[in-house]
Amino acid sequence: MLKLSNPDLLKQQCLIKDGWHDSSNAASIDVTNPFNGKIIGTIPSLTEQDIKDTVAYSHAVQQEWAAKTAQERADLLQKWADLIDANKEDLAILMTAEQGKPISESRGEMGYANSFIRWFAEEGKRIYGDVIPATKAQLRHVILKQPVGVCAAITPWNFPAAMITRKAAPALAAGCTIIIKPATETPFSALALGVLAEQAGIPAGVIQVVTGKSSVIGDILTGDARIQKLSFTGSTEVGRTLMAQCAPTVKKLSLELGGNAPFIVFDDANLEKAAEGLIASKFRNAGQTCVCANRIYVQASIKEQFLDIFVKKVQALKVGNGANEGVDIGPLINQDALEKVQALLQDAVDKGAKLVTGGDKNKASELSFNPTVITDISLDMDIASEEIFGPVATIFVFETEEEAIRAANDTIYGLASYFYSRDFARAWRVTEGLEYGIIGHNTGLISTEVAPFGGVKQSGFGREGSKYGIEEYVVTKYWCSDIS
Ligand SMILES: NC(=O)C1=CN([C@@H]2O[C@H](COP(=O)(O)OP(=O)(O)OC[C@H]3O[C@@H](n4cnc5c(N)ncnc54)[C@H](O)[C@@H]3O)[C@@H](O)[C@H]2O)C=CC1
Ligand SMILES: O=C(O)[C@H](O)CS(=O)(=O)O
Repeated sequence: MLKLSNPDLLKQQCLIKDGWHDSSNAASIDVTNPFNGKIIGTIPSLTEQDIKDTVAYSHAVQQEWAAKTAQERADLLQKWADLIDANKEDLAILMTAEQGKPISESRGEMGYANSFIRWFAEEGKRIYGDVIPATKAQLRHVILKQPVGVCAAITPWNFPAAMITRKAAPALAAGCTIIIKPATETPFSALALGVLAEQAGIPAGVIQVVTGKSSVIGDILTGDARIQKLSFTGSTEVGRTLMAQCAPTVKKLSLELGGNAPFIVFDDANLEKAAEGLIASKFRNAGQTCVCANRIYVQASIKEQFLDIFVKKVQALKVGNGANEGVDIGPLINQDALEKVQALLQDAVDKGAKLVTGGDKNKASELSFNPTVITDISLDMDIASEEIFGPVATIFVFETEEEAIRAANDTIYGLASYFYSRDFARAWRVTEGLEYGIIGHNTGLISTEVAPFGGVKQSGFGREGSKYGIEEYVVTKYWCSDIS
């Protein structure tokens, strides 16, 4: 059993309708710790009717929530954030238990997750409209921003808290209600956030957290006309499915999908900094993030020098139980994830790639994998074009700046990209040339609540965080009035 200071945070029911409930048919799903395979607890497998009831409840309370002032909503959001801060260590322990990431990363994610709540508590007070100069003496043109209404969010397992608050915070701040479906692998972080939202005084029905069969829940949340908005973070494959399912009811959509980030090291880079940045980007969450460096391009003239620095840092990383202080890399989320990484590596080696370090499981646990570096990558290898979602650094070599930009853009994805160079004319050329929503220049860590997070091409659309993020949860109304 998990040792929590506040055991009430491990909730094995769903936050639906007026409070906490099991599935109406008592069906449940086990949730396991990916490091040791032990069952942490169970969650309800809600029935179709249970889910339909949550939609009705969300719809019934939304207008009352929207009628509160922005300050009243902000005060409740700030109380929620205060409670999250007060329970941060328990929430980190819970996250590491269900997701596997190192406890240091879980603590970091709780701070990151909470930053969205505090940010949007304030942004909700700045949802301004316009008064447009009259086109005729008797006409007045006024622009109002109003909440979009009832929202749904479907989130992935790799950031079990931040992906929840990055959607719930702007939704609530704008006056919307939200139904959240967390990943079945990592539901407890979302449910614990629900416990604290309830304690903060956020009224029943404003936030609901549902668990169960993904496709069953998805069918209802995408098909019900009372839901005006869906925000999804996850794979491009599932994003396409949900987008199609939302078409009949023409929902407003935000899609934060898969990535295939290039990481370019030019010959004028600070190689020590570039290696540090690559470690941070590539091995965060055991490489299971959509913004991880996925293809590493090193300019030919500095390849050997850079690899010497980088490989030494990779070999110093500690693989183990994320619950232990000092561990850098926890387990992969499940057996499928492990087998995908192994298959990509085997295909690459079979086609001529050179394994420099790692490439095998770590004895720490069944799902632990050693940080890996492979070189001599060719475009016929699956690893050259697929999102790895594991602790594997694939090294490509390039000669010219034009070649690097062309190669970096040769993908259906367009979420995050990175390059290291101290030449600022080059920085302008590369930044303008890369087809991505996010550019990291001389840094491997780009995520913050103050900047817009999102992609282009088949990494999706919409922006989360920043002053832009609130726009995903409002509609713009034009009032034309003849005052004669
Ligand atoms: N662009 C971004 O910000 C992010 C993208 N991702 C991408 O997500 C993938 C890894 O996360 P996963 O959780 O494995 O992705 P996934 O796409 O399989 O699942 C994401 C969520 O969708 C749900 N889901 C799956 N099929 C569904 C269906 N038919 N109807 C309704 N819901 C469904 C899952 O239960 C989960 O809650 C990677 O491709 C990664 O790049 C993950 C996090 C952030
Ligand atoms: O799920 C992810 O990969 C996150 O969106 C990346 S980040 O925002 O935590 O950097």
